[in-house]
Amino acid sequence: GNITGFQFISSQTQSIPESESTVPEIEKTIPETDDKLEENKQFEKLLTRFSKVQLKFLKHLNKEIIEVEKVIKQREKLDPKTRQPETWPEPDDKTDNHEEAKSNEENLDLQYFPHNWNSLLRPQYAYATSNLIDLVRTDEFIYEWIKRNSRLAEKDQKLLLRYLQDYNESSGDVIRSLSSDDQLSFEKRAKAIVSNPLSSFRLIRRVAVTLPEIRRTIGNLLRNLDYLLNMKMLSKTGIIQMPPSAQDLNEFIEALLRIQYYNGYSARRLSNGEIGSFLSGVKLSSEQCMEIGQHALTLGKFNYALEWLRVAQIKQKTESTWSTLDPNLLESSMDKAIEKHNKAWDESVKLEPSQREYYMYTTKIYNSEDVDNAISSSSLFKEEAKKQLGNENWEYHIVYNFINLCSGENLQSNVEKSWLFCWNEQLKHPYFAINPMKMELLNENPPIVQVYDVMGPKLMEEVQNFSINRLERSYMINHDNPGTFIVNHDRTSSQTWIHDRFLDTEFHRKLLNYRKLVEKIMDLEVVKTESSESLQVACYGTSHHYGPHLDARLDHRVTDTGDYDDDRIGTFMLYLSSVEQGGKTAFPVLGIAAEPIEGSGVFWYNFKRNGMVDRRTYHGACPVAHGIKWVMNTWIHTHDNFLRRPCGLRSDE
Ligand SMILES: O=C(O)CCC(=O)C(=O)O
Ligand SMILES: [Fe+2]
Repeated sequence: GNITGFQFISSQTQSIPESESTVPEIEKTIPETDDKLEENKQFEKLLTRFSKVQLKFLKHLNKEIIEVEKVIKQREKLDPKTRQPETWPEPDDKTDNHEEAKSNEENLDLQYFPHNWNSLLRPQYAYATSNLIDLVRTDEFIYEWIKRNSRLAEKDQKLLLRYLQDYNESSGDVIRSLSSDDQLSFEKRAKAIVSNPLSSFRLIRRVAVTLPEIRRTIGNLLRNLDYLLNMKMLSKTGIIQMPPSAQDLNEFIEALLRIQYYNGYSARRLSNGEIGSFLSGVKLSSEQCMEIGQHALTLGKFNYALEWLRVAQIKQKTESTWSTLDPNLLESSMDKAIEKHNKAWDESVKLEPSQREYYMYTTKIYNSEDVDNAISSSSLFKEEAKKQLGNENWEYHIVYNFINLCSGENLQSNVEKSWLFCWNEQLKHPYFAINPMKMELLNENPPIVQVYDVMGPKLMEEVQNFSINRLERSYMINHDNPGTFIVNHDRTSSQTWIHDRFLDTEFHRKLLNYRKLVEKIMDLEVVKTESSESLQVACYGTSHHYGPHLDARLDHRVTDTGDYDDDRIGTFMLYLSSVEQGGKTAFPVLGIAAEPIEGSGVFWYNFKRNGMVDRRTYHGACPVAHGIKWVMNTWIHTHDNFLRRPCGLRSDE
C-alpha cells in the first residue's frame, strides 16, 4: 500500500520527559486523562491488530520521535544569551537509524494505517487558530526531521532544502524577530507565527504543497517521516487530525483576500511583508503570488486575480534562480484573467450601477501594465456609501462604510467630534469614588463608550486559557428558519460560553466580581441569572471577522402574540487582548470604530428608550490582519432592567 499523506493529531500533547533515555513501551505513552478515554480505547484496539514485527517497527519509530523531539527541546533549553537562532544543533550521526528503519519497513503491512481520516475530523486551518497552532508543532517536527535526514536524499537533497528554506524565510523569520526569551517557548513561537497571515499562509502551503511535492520524488525517504507523524500523534493523544490539503490552502487564500479587501491593503505591499503599518520580514514569492491570483480568479474576484498576477510578474523579474515559477503558466494565467475580467465587465456594465459586479476594475484591461493604474469598482461604492452615512436602513452602504472604517477611516463629522470627551467616572457608584473608571465617549447619540482598565492581564489570560480548548466555530441566528443557527462567511470567529456564574471556584468568583463591576459601570442589573446571559468568549485569528449586525434579536420587542419579549437591552464587550493590525469594532451607521485595547470594554444600548431596536448600533468586527483578538461579551437583558431605563420625553427617543 502507498501512503499518500500522513495523518496527525491535535496538540495537547505532553512531550516525552527529557530524562527518559530508554525506549518507552508504546502503550505507556497513551495519555490517561478522562476525556481521552474513548479515544484511547480506539487506539488500543488498533494496537492489538499489529503483529510482533509491526510493533517492533512502531517502537523504532517511537524512538526516532523521541530523538527528533530532543533536538526541538534542546532548542528550547539553550542559554538565551548565547543562542544563535539561525544555527540549530547539527544532527548527530550516531542517532541515525535509517537503514534499520528501512528493513523493518518492508515487514510492515500498511493496511493497518488508516489512510483516510477525512470522515472523522477535518481541522479548520483557516478558521481555528488552535488547529493552526497544532500545525506549527508538526511543522517544527518535520523541519528537524528533514534536517537530520537530508543527506540521505543524496541527489535530491535540493528538494528537501526547499522545505528548510521555506521554513527559514517564514516561520524562522518570525521566530528571529522575537526576544531571545520568547524564542525558547513553543507557545510564544506558535502565537507569533499564526498571528501573521503571511507566515500562516506559508506554513499551510509548506505542509499542503511542498511536502507532497517532495514525497512524489523521494517518497521512500519520506515514508519514514509519514510513519513518524502518524505515530507521534497516535501515541500521544488519539485525536486524529488531517494535514492541510489544497482545500485548506484555498480557504486561507480567501482569508488573505478578506484581509486585503476590508483593510484596503495592496497586493504589492502585502506580498512584501507590509501588513498595514506592521512590517513583517515574511514575504511572498512570485510563485505564491501567482497561486493567490489563480485562486482569486476561481472565486470570480477579478481585480484581485489581476492584481496578484501582476505582482507575480514584477517579482519574477527580480527573483533569484531558485524560483520554481513557470513563466509560461504565469503568462497564460494572466491572459485568462484579463479575458475573464473583460467578459464580466461587459456583462456588468449592462446592469444598474448598484447591481454591478464589484470585484473588477472601472475600466477594461488590455495588457498587464494597465493593472498598475486601474481603479477597483468597489472604491466607487465606498465613496458612494459615505454620502449615506447615518442611514440606518440595511443596504449596501452599511457594508461599504464598515469597510471604510476597517480601512482606518473615521467618518464622524467635526461637529460630532466636538461633542466627544474623556472623563474619570466617580459618581455612578460610591465604589468609583475611590476607584474612578477611565471613560471615553466615542459617539454622543446614541452613546457608545469605551472604558479602560476594566480587567487585569492575569485574569484575561486565565479566561483565554479556560476557553481555548472549548472554542467552536461561531454561528448565527438563522432568520429564515427561526430556532436554527447557521455558519457562514459573515462570521468566522470561534467562541465559547462560560456558564455557571455562581460556581464557587476562584476563577468563577473572579468573573462574578467582574459582572458586579459591569453592573456598576452600566448602571443596569447584570448579576442575577435572568439579568444577563452567560459570558461569551470569542477568539479571532488572522482574517477572522464578524460582519455588521445588531446584537438585539428582535426588531420589535412586542411579539406577534402580543407578548413583551425579553431581549438584549445592552452590550458590554471586553477586549481580552490587543492586536497589532485590524480587528476594530466598527459602527457603520455612526462612522466610528473602537480600537481593541486589552482590558478595555465598549458598551452601548441596543434599544431606544421607546422600546424599539436602535438600528444606529449596527456594528461588526473588522478582520484581524495581524494578531489574535479575544473578546468577552456580556449581554444584558431587558426584563430586570426596563425600570432602570425609563422612557424619554419624545416617542422617537
Ligand atoms: O469582536 C467585536 O469587535 C465585535 C463582536 C460582536 O459584535 C459580537 O460578538 O456580537
Ligand atoms: Fe455584536
